[in-house]
Amino acid sequence: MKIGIVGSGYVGTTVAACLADFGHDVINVDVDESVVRQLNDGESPITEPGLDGLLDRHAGESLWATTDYDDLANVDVIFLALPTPANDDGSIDTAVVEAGAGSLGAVLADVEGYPTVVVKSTVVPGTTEDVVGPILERESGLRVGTDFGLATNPEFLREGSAVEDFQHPDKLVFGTTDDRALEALEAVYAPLLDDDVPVVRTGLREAEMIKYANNAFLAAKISLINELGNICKEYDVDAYEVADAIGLDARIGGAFLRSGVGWGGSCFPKDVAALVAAARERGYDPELLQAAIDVNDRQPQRMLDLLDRHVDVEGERVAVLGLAFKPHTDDVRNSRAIPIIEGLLERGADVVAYDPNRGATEAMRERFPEVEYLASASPTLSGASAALVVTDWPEFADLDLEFDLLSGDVVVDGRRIVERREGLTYEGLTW
Ligand SMILES: NC(=O)c1ccc[n+]([C@@H]2O[C@H](COP(=O)([O-])OP(=O)(O)OC[C@H]3O[C@@H](n4cnc5c(N)ncnc54)[C@H](O)[C@@H]3O)[C@@H](O)[C@H]2O)c1
Ligand SMILES: O=c1ccn([C@@H]2O[C@H](COP(=O)(O)OP(=O)(O)O[C@H]3O[C@H](CO)[C@@H](O)[C@H](O)[C@H]3O)[C@@H](O)[C@H]2O)c(=O)[nH]1
Repeated sequence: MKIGIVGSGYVGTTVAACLADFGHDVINVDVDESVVRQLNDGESPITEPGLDGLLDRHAGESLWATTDYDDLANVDVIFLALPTPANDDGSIDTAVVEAGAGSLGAVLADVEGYPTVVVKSTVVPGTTEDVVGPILERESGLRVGTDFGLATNPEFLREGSAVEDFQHPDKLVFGTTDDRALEALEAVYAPLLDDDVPVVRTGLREAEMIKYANNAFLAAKISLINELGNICKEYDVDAYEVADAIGLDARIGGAFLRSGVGWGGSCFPKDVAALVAAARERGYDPELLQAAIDVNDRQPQRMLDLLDRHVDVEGERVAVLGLAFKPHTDDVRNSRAIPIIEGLLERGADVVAYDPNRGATEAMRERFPEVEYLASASPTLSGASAALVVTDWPEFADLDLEFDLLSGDVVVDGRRIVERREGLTYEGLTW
């Protein structure tokens, strides 16, 4: 099949490379010329394990990129993988999706056959039908269901394991209103359907809601284990032993029970806030989801409080290990390192930081130029009165004697990754 992908960020690039690997011809449209140039040179614009290999194999062959929407004229299916950031009140800002739909609509009439437009972005129920569809119709002069198909196919990949997640998903969700659009999605994902991946065939609004429900459930699950963990800490109980035990109950499940400094990233914070805003807009107050956000917002503060119990950091050098919102990514959007660094700077600390990913480091340097960024853990720890571990990069699990370089001995671990040992004043966030 010939597939167009509009937007080449974390989702668009991964989906493009993986669909090319399925054997499709893929063309990626992005407004950012440097992203397009990188893709055409076979380089990934983002850090994602496995992506370089796929781009190496397919870029310039079955995968190429352009800034020109007119190049979509020959495709069968077009995915919109555009950002849906949060407004100040938490609701989603659909401006970029609307702009992309407008540009796509202008070329849609030139596409032969019955093209299917698929919304891949995370959007609140009704957006595909009430916002994207009408823009496409207005700009193209065509009719949904008669001249072109409209679908929603939310994406569940996680950053840091995006390629693996896309290639081996727990499920596929196809939201459609007509059979031809559904058939188009089935053809796109044929290799996964052959592998018996469960497929949820549903309506547009249901598909949109499934995505929010999925993220809200996972985020709330982490907030619940964080709340339980905070109680555990008060009673000197190890929350990880408790989590392992409750995870054995099949109704609970062991995944996403790692308590600590909380959830960050480009999705959970934005999507839970969007669902809360969407509910309130209809007059429903989602108290539990708001509580999940509140618990999450408090975890970095708890981490700083634990530090305060041991050191007055004013004028002291303090080491932050981990800047990306999770390991194996360069993404710092809503990273827990942000409120941690803010808190340290407010206390007058001299902050030094290290992340194994250079992209994450550079993004943080832009945000916090007053922080000193070092190239490895040892010089970061050296001479610091305390260390705060914010991201669970595997290399932090190997740190041991490096902590002896601290001028003090305090380690506050927000991710349960450092080995507790003699000679360290070790504080786990929930253990
Ligand atoms: N990041 C994730 O892990 C993830 C996972 C599942 C779903 N989602 C959802 O997918 C959507 C995309 O997220 P993302 O993280 O990939 O975004 P992103 O910010 O990484 O990438 C968006 C890309 O779109 C490009 N763009 C902006 N305006 C454009 C336009 N008018 N035409 C063409 N390209 C344009 C940007 O240059 C950028 O490269 C969001 O709705 C997000 O919630 C994200
Ligand atoms: O037990 C856990 C698991 C995760 N986290 C944190 O939760 C955040 C999100 O992690 P993760 O879900 O692994 O990464 P994301 O890339 O944000 O993926 C989430 O958001 C994506 C965008 O919507 C969805 O597609 C994915 O299914 C969903 O897992 C990170 O800060 C993690 O440190 C914890 O604190 N404890």
